[in-house]
Amino acid sequence: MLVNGVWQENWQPVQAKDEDGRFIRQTSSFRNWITPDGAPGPTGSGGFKAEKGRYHLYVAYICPWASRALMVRELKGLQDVISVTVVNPRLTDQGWQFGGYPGVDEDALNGARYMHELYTLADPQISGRATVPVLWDKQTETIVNNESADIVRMLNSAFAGIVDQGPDLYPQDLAGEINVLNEYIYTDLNNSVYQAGFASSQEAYDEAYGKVFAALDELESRLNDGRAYLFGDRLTETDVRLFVTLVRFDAAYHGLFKCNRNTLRAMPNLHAYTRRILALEGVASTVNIDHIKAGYYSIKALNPTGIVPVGPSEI
Ligand SMILES: N[C@@H](CCC(=O)N[C@@H](CS)C(=O)NCC(=O)O)C(=O)O
Repeated sequence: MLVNGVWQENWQPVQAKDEDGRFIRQTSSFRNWITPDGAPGPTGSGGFKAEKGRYHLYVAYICPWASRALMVRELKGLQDVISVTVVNPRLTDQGWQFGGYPGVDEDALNGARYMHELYTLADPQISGRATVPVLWDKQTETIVNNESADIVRMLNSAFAGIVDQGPDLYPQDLAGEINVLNEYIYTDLNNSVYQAGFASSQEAYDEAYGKVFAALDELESRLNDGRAYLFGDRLTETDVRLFVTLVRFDAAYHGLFKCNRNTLRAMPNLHAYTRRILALEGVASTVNIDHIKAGYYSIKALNPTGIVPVGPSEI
């Protein structure tokens, strides 16, 4: 991680934890919003007007948070509006690296070797982790936002005047329910799989494992009535946020994170739901199982040998 703009060599991909060994996720530090006219969004400051070609997304295919943003870029038809760089899936002792693995990019935009260099470009005195996703402004050469929940929401509406957009992922009439379900899915599933994987006490692991499978059971029965998506016929941002965890479940969380009561495949509604979303135009291009396995299984603290499992090959 960075401390006052300097990368710490003894960086470990072990995350912060509380006194009972529970994993704690850090908060994102850049929270500005792209808006149609450049006015400030719900957080941060203004000056980031929606313009074609001005913004760039840095992602890792391994990362569910980055994949949310990448998926929304596809669903909203923003491929020609926002450019993308994919980092190497294997975390190094310098954090995320550009190049050096099939299907990844060099940083053609800024010529950085590591993601942390972009953070210090944006703020030479920054302290914190150099996470993906990063939404970069080519014009002012800074990070607009590094919080995927914000990025998902701004990409849903900011570019409406520039491209003919896909589905409204945050319709006003569902906003309240979306916020509530987002929170539940984040706490009990998106983040709980990490809490299980990075737990450093049996108690913390048991607690996280319990939350993961209670949430999966709950969501499996929500889909019992045959609905296509969480809120019925309409795909929303909540589906995006759930999908990115489900699509990684059998390949990474079941094995490496010890979430092994059952696979996703054994939950017929959720499995069919995952495949339904995967089949939507553009979505499959945002899912790379090889990167997901290579990335998660490169976390030395959890898998010291670095051996990557062969299966599963299918979602
Ligand atoms: N709040 C962030 C979390 C992003 C995040 O945790 N990304 C992970 C990869 S999945 C990362 O970059 N980790 C590197 C690190 O923590 O140093 C978001 O949702 O955008």
